[in-house]
Amino acid sequence: MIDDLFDRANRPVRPFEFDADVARVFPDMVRRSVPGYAELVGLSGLIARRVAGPRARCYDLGCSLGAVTRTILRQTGPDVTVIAVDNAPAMIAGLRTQFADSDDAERVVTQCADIQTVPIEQASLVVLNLTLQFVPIELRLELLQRIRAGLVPGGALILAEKFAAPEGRAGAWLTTLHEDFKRANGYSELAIARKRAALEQVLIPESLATHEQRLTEAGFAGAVRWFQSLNFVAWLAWI
Ligand SMILES: C[S@@+](CC[C@H](N)C(=O)[O-])C[C@H]1O[C@@H](n2cnc3c(N)ncnc32)[C@H](O)[C@@H]1O
Ligand SMILES: O=C(O)C(=O)C[C@]1(C(=O)O)C=C[C@@H](O)C=C1
Repeated sequence: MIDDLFDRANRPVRPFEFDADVARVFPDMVRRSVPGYAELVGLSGLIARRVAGPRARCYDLGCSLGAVTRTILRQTGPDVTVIAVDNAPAMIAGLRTQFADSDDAERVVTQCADIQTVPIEQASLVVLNLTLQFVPIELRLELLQRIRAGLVPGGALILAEKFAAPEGRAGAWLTTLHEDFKRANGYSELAIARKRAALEQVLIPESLATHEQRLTEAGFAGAVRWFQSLNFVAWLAWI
């Protein structure tokens, strides 16, 4: 389904929500909005392959329709399970439909729940792919601390985020090029502007330095930035 949600000029812009309308168009929306999304997801699968040994438990927090869940399943052994969590009922319903009749149905545990309270236990891998940015800033450290505490020795976190454009020309370049990416993918000026307004108080990006300091503060022993495309970035953090 084509994402044309922000093309309707007659509708007032309301804060962005992961509702049924968004769930319906989400694969198209995320592909046309996040530069390098397919690469980001695919490489996450290769990281899973490295860190998820026999009987490993992986968490996909803010799983949406399960793109990361699917890549983890594809890259790991048959006894590896994924706990896929999202608090948007339409997203979890879509994910359940997709996996219901698949060979992997028994490897996926779905939870329609808030990632801020869901227990994280014995995890080899936790993935926050474009999700922490929607958690209130003051709650982000606590979530990362809980994730860190829930990892087994050798376990890892994948954190992928839209990051705040730096001051000055560097930031202006990233913002402009991200909008050009959307234009090149067929979004109108109106749709770009309306989505920017809808996301304003909802997706709160932070600087690279803030994210890296928080990973240290949360108790991760180290982190490496392994992906960047324009203003989107991913780290692998270990304990
Ligand atoms: C941009 S999408 C994530 C995309 C997805 N990880 C992927 O790779 O395709 C963000 C998701 O996080 C979910 N989310 C945001 N805050 C959440 C929370 N506090 N608890 C659970 N899910 C949350 C949203 O419902 C949405 O589905
Ligand atoms: O920054 C934007 O304009 C985006 O569209 C980014 C973003 C994201 O990073 O989650 C926002 C909402 C949609 O879920 C898809 C992509």
